[in-house]
Amino acid sequence: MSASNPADPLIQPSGQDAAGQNAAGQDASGQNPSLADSTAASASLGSGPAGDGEPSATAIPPAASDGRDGTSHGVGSLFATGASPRMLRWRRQLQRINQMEDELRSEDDSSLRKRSLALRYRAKSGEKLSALLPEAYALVREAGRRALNMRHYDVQMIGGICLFEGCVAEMQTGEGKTLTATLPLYLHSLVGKGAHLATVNDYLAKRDAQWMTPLFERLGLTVGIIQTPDDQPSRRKSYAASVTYGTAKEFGFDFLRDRLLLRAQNRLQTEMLGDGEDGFSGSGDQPVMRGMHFCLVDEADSILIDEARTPLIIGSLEDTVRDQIVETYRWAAENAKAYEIDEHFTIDDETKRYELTARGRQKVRSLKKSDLVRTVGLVDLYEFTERAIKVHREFLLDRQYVVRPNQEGKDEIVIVDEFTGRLAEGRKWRDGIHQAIEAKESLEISVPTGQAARITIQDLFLRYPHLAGMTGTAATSARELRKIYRTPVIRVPTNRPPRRVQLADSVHGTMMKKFEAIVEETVEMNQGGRPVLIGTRSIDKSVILSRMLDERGIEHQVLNANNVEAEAEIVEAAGGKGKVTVATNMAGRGTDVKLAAGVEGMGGMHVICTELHDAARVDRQLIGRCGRQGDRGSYRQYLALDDDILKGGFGPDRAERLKTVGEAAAGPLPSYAAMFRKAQRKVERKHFRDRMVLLHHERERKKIQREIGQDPYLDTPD
Ligand SMILES: Nc1ncnc2c1ncn2[C@@H]1O[C@H](COP(=O)(O)OP(=O)(O)OP(=O)(O)O)[C@@H](O)[C@H]1O
Repeated sequence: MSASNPADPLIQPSGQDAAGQNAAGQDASGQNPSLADSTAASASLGSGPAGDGEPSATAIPPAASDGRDGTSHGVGSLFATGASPRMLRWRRQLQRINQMEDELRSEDDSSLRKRSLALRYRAKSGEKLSALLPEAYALVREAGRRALNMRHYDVQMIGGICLFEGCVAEMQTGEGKTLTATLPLYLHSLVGKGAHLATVNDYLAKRDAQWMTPLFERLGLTVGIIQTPDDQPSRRKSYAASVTYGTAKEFGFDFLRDRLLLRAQNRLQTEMLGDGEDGFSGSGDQPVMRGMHFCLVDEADSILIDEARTPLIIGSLEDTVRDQIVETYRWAAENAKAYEIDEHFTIDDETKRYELTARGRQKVRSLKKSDLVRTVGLVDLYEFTERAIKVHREFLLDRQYVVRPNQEGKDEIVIVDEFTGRLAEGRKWRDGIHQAIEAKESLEISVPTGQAARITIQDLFLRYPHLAGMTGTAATSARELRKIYRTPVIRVPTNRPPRRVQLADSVHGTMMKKFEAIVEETVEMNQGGRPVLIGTRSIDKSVILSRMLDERGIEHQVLNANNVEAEAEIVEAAGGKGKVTVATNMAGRGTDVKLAAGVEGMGGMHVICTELHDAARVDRQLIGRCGRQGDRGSYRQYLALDDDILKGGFGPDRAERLKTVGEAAAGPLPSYAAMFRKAQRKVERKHFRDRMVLLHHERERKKIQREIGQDPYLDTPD
């Protein structure tokens, strides 16, 4: 039954990593793999489109301990011979960090803080951060030991160094990415421009921040946490902290809101320098961010790749803004008649542009305004007025337009086509002309609800001058990460040899047969007391499985990724004796499953993967819930000939044929196993192409907008 698969990097046999390297850092041919030579690693991961010849992830071979960890799997002999220049540099840095350890241990808390202050001073006066790295990292390690009772392992130090150098560190699930993150966050924060850690949800942001705060505080740093419901002042405070934890989405929205605010304020400033007047009222708001300096992205594959396609959009018009615009149109229309040509405005013969004269502007300022109109910037009021005058003079009822009731009986403007004289139903004038006419005719004003600002996750992170990422499963996306974000992926070895065992795939004809086999295996494991975690692709499937488990009298919990916080707690407890947990693949990601006493001896937790996900890395997230930190554990992939992945990979026709084969099949179908992974790779490649097309279009759009002087984030068409 048990067949460990050496092609899977998650189940590196002891003393050997996924690249097939042994503990001495030598590959099977007896040569020493250097960091730059990673083809073996990528091949073993089966990542990247086949045949592109590009290395995927760079693997650091595991090696002996640094002596303090009490493990035999540190990085001591990692760099033994023939290492690349980068590795040699890292070795020197690690040695210098380690050399400082005894000295720092002997110092009291206040001298640690003094050292930290001195580092900050040096960083601010322009000293290179790379020169400060050894002392900074040694300090963080010592602070971690004192404040959290966790001393960064050597592999975590290496992870921290590669993060500082702008890489994506691939650290297996459970290897302590949260603690590793403190290293580059601390170092980058020293220059005083902030250091951000982006996670996938509010819960993780808060949990990780609170967990690491005592460490940062020992070194005199402050920690800010951004949560979705936070108001502007508390966000500003969080960004003012030395280190800020939040979700990628919140960082994106804050960037957009700040940008909108800054644009509005630029206008206001111009006006103040000109002829500031009563009627002018700035909101006095300040941006919440202090700029974007360094961002460390947790679960980098998920945020930088899966979510990269999602644009973050701020709807332009909140209710008050809408009301304000509507009132300003009306105010301008009511007053349009009062302006005299030449005295208050001029018309450019060529461009037909209306422009207010100094007296015209004076008039705008002196006119009576409601409170709402008073809060509109002066430049905007001038524009509204110029447009209203133009409409008043040039757009005539029953000539350029008619007013007719629409289907709902409400009067609306219908344009008369100037060439044919016919009504051009559904067409609208642009640039506010249509609304100005509606105001003139006292109709309902159709203020567009369009987006005020948008940014994609991709754009957001590309704006950070220093970007790094951490993940348990980046290798399959290494090529994409490097291509888009210029972040090389470095695989960091585990602190202890992984002992997760992959059991042979189990292939069935239909979903129901598959589920029956899953329930059977769960019952078997459950009788032995081993905890079982079952991951499904969708909520409805977890419901079916849950019902089947009920029928067999198996007590279990079902999680559907509805309440992240509650679920994290349940997943954390999923390592209890005899526990059975059914979850969608995404539930509980990033949650540490602690094994109850005695479970390790039974073989640890068993994970059942009920179906392949569109992206292999999501499957690996689930698998990574077991066998953490060198614990024992096992997992098995279940497959059926009516699985969705076959349709996605091979198209509906072939999927249908396979389904028919499956329905006719009597028993398990092991010979079909490889086909499923092939289908998954096809789906992954399709998504990859889609993302590249999106990236291309976004780039083109931004280029064009910049050429015509627009802000690509704010002046985006709906
Ligand atoms: N240096 C250390 N010393 C002691 N314990 C550690 C150390 N590093 C990590 N741990 C422990 O390892 C466990 C896993 O840590 P963490 O949750 O940060 O892992 P992770 O890599 O983020 O996992 P995932 O990929 O699942 O999110 C935690 O319980 C943590 O306390």
